[in-house]
Amino acid sequence: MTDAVLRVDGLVKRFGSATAVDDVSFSIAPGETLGLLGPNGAGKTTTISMIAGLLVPDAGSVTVAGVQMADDPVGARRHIGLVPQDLAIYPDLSARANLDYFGRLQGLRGAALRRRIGEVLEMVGLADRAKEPSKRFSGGMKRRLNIGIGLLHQPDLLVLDEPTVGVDPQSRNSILEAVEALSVEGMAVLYTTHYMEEAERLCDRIAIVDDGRVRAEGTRDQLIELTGGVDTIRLTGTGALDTGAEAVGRVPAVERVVRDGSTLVLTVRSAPTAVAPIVNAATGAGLSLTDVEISRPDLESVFLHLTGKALRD
Ligand SMILES: Nc1ncnc2c1ncn2[C@@H]1O[C@H](COP(=O)(O)OP(=O)(O)OP(=O)(O)O)[C@@H](O)[C@H]1O
Repeated sequence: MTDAVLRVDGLVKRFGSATAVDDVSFSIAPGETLGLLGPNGAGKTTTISMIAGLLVPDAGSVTVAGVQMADDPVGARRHIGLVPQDLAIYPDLSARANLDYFGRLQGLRGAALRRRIGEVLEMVGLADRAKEPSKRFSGGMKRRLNIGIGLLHQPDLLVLDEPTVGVDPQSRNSILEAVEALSVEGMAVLYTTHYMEEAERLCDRIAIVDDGRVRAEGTRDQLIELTGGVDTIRLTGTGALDTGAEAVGRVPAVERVVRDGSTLVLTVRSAPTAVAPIVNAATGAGLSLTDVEISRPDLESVFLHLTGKALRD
C-alpha cells in the first residue's frame, strides 16, 4: 500500500527494563479505520504517543502522509489530529470559544478560522449548542468537542485514545456516530479501545494488542477465522428429539450434536448458511422447534484464543 496515510514500522519503546511496545507495525489507508484493541496496559497509549511525536521510539519509524516523524516532526504532526484520553477543554468557555482559542494556538486567524470552526462544529454535531459554556455539556458532547479541537487543522489522520471511557451509553453512541461520519468523509482513523463492541462496529481492520505486541491483525472475520471459526446453533423443541439429533447430525456443516434436555446444541461451520438445511432436517424428522439460536465467536473469543486471557478482567 503506497498511499497509506500512516505507516508504523517496528516500533519499540522501553521504560527501564520493561518493553511497553515491542516491534509494532501497521498501516492505515485514507478512509480506513484501524482499531487497536487490547486491555489496559497493553501499550496502546504508548504507541499513540510515538505516532503523535510526543514520545521518541527506541526503534522503528512512523511515517504520516509520506513524512517521517524522525526527520520532520513538525511537518508530520501537521497531518495528525490527536484526541487524548483526558479532556483538554475550558469548561467556562463555549464550544465555539474553545475552538477559537485552540484554532489561534494553531495559527488560524480571521475568516479562515471562523469558517473552520463552523465546519468542525457541524462535523462533531455541536453546531446548535455552540454558544453554551461547555461545562453544561454531557460527557459525550465534551468528548466530541475534544475531537473537534483535534480536527481544526484539517488532519489526514485522526488518532483517538479510548474516547468513550467513562461516558454513558447514549453519549458513547454519539461519539461513535461522529467518528463514523468522519470516516465516511475519507478520514483515516486510528482508534484505541478495550471494548470489542466498538472495535467491531467502527473498525475496518483491528490489531489485537497485548503486552506491547500485535498478536494478530485483520478484519473482524479474518480474526474470527483464527479461532477455527466454529459457530453454535441451539435448537429447542418438542417431539422427536433423538431422531431430530440424528437428522441434523447428517447435515454436512454440522460437526457435533449434543442433547441438553429439550435443546440440541450443534457445533457448526458457517451457521448463517447452514441454519436453513439444519432446520429443515430437524422438522423433517418430526421435531417441533420452539426456538433457534445462533451464536458466533466474537473478538472476545479471539483475544482469549490468542492470549489465554479475557479482554476484560
Ligand atoms: N512513562 C512511563 N514510565 C514507565 N512505564 C510506563 C510509562 N508509560 C507507560 N508505561 C507502562 O507501559 C505499559 C503500557 O502502557 P500504556 O499506557 O501504553 O497501555 P494502554 O494499553 O494504553 O493502557 P491504558 O488504557 O491503561 O493507558 C504499561 O505497563 C505501563 O505501566
